[in-house]
Amino acid sequence: MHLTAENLAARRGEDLIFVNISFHLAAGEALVLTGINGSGKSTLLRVVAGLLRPEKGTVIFHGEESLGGRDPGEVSHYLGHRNAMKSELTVAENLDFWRTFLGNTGSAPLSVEDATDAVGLSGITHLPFGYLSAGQQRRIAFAKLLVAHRPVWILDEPTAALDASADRLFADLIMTHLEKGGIVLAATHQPLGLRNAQELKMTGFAGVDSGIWG
Ligand SMILES: Nc1ncnc2c1ncn2[C@@H]1O[C@H](COP(=O)(O)OP(=O)(O)OP(=O)(O)O)[C@@H](O)[C@H]1O
Repeated sequence: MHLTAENLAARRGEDLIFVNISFHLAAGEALVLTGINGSGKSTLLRVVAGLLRPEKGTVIFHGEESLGGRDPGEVSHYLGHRNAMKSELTVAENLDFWRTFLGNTGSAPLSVEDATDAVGLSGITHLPFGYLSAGQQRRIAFAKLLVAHRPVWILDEPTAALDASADRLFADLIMTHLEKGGIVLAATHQPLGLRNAQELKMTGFAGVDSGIWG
């Protein structure tokens, strides 16, 4: 299993945000994107997740079973800045929705109860998501990754709004995913404590006229 990006470039509005981004991740490997605000980390993650079309280049996932490449969006969990949960639905209803919507592409996922337990919040699944604190909401958003199996986790600032214990908990869940042969791409301003992660420092792009389209 591997995920390969070649010569990616992306534009937001009129502006090129980055060019010539390439990386290769095999099973069990992580790539951490760092860089100042606005340097293009979220943009790159959205391109890999299939939410934005790249201006140039390709990103392809090869699984163990299939000979051809697949669109990474089909095999990825994407945790963006927003939590993608409905405030008025309960925690259990939100996670049930995602479990059904995402389906399953392999290993057995956790039940809603076990997933909320894994993020330290098993007692509150009956509450509307909107009642939870910011950190609790982020923990439940992370539990979404556990109720349906996806080999690739794409995480944009996963630890924003979290306390130190949740930081460690998320790092442990990410490490477990990697140990089981998963792949992780994460943008972060805080060290996630991942061992052996590759780092890609995004710098933004300041040379639109440098002939990259040749
Ligand atoms: N929809 C959009 N239209 C036009 N420009 C955009 C759009 N979304 C983002 N941008 C611009 O793209 C650039 C990269 O933004 P991006 O969100 O990828 O950065 P980032 O590195 O993730 O930043 P942060 O650390 O603040 O999350 C920024 O200059 C931003 O203003």
